[in-house]
Amino acid sequence: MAQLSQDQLKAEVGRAAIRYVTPGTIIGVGTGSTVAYFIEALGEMPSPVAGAVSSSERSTAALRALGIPVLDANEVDHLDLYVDGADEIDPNGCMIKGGGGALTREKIVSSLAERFVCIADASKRVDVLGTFPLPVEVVPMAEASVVRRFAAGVLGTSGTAVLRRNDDGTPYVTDNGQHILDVRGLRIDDPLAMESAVNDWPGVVTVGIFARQRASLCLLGTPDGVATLTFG
Ligand SMILES: O=C(CO)[C@H](O)[C@H](O)COP(=O)(O)O
Repeated sequence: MAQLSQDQLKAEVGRAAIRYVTPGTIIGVGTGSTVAYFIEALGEMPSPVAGAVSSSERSTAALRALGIPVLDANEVDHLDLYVDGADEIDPNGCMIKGGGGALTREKIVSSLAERFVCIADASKRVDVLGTFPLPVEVVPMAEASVVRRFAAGVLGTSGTAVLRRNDDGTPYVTDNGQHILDVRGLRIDDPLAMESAVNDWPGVVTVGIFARQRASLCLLGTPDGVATLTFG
């Protein structure tokens, strides 16, 4: 049998996540190319969801295009389920997220949810977080100081933080009007401690470590099919 491409693996897990969705409920929806397949599958449910709280303008547009009502996060005090992708996921369900730039809203929406179902292709599974450049959303006037703090080192590791730019060279601007630094070279042995430490720096809006809100389970797309990883 031919090897499935990374995109096909994303499609498999995006569709597989539908089994965790209860028709008639409001769910939290993440952002990214894997989530795009999940949204597509949501649109095909015979009994649809009542609505979704979205983590980005991009996902909002995709949901609305399928006729799925999108609610503001402020209208909801609890969600049973949040489904989102990841850039890396470790053996404890801690993740690096924000490759697609939606980390702040992803953290807000996932914080409302009882259960975080991560959907990812097998390339995202790592033993230690940090090979994927860590996204950090920052207020623009704090960029230089945050770059210096990463260079000086935090919790025994240091990194090179670079401002994310669009193809035309202009700074990438998030849905919240802020910038993103991508930090290379970190070895994140203690995701919880690193998340807290970086969150404390002035001007940091959100660090793309999801350790407080780690995944409850992960549907991992592998060449042998979809594996379900659960985390204690
Ligand atoms: O955190 C994210 C967006 O901010 C995405 O979930 C992450 O980047 C994975 O994306 P993809 O499914 O396209 O590989």
